[in-house]
Amino acid sequence: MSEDLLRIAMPKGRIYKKAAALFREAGFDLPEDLDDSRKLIIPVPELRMEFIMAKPVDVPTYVEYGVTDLGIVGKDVLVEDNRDVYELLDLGIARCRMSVIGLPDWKPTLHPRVATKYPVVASKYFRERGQQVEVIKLNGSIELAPLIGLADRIVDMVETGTTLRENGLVEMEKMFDITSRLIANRVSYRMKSEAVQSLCDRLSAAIAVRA
Ligand SMILES: Nc1ncnc2c1ncn2[C@@H]1O[C@H](COP(=O)(O)OP(=O)(O)OP(=O)(O)O)[C@@H](O)[C@H]1O
Ligand SMILES: O=P(O)(O)OC[C@H]1O[C@H](OP(=O)(O)OP(=O)(O)O)[C@H](O)[C@@H]1O
Repeated sequence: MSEDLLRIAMPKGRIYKKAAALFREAGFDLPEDLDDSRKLIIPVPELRMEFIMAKPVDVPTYVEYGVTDLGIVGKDVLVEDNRDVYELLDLGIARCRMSVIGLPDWKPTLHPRVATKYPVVASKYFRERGQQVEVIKLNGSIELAPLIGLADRIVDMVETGTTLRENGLVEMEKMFDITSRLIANRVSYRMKSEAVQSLCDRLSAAIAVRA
C-alpha cells in the first residue's frame, strides 16, 4: 500500500452517519453514495483514502492485523476486546454510557446473574467490587433478561433511556461514558505518520469547532 493512502475501517450502523458528518466537517468530501451503498470496499482516490465498511465489533480486529491502517469504533468495543492498537482521538460522537440495569424492586440474591453483550467488561466490574456474579453472554435485546427471569441485572448501553422506560427497568449504576474513537495500527502509525497526523489534525479541528 502506498505511504499516503489510508485504509480506514468504518463501522456500519449507528456510528456511520455521525462519523461521515464529522469527516465532511473536517473538509473530507466523502461521496454521497457511501451513505447507502452495499459495497464493502469503497476507494476515494481523490482523498487518498479507502473505506472498509465493517461490522462495528470487527473494527479493532482489522486494525490490529493491519488490514486497515485506521478504524472508528465505540469505546465499549475497545474495552471489551482489548486489541493491540493505538487510540488516537476521541471523536465525541455516538455518545452513550455503559450501566448496570435492573428492575426497580431488585434485591441482592444468593446466586446473582448478570446478562450482557459485554462479558469481559461486566466480569471485571463486579470482580473489582468483590461481588461474585454469573455472567451470561447475550447478543441483543439484553433488556429481556430481567423481564423473563434469565438474570437479575444486566450490563448494557443507555443513550436516551427509552428502552429502559418502555420495559420498566432502572439504571442502577453508571459504569463509564462511551464515545467513538479513532484507532490506528501500530505499524501504520509509524509508516504513514504524515497522512495519519494530517487526518488527526483536521478531525481535531472539526471536533473543536463543535465544542
Ligand atoms: N443507544 C445505543 N445503543 C447501542 N450502541 C450505541 C448507542 N448509541 C451509540 N452507540 C455506539 O454505537 C456502536 C455501534 O452500535 P450499532 O448498534 O451500530 O452496532 P451493533 O450493536 O454492533 O450492531 P449490529 O450487531 O446490529 O451490527 C456501539 O458500539 C456504541 O459505541
Ligand atoms: O437508551 P436508548 O436510547 O433506548 O438506547 C439503548 C438501547 O440501544 C441498544 O440496543 P440496540 O438498539 O442496538 O439493539 P440490541 O438490543 O439488539 O443490541 C442498547 O443495547 C440498548 O438496548
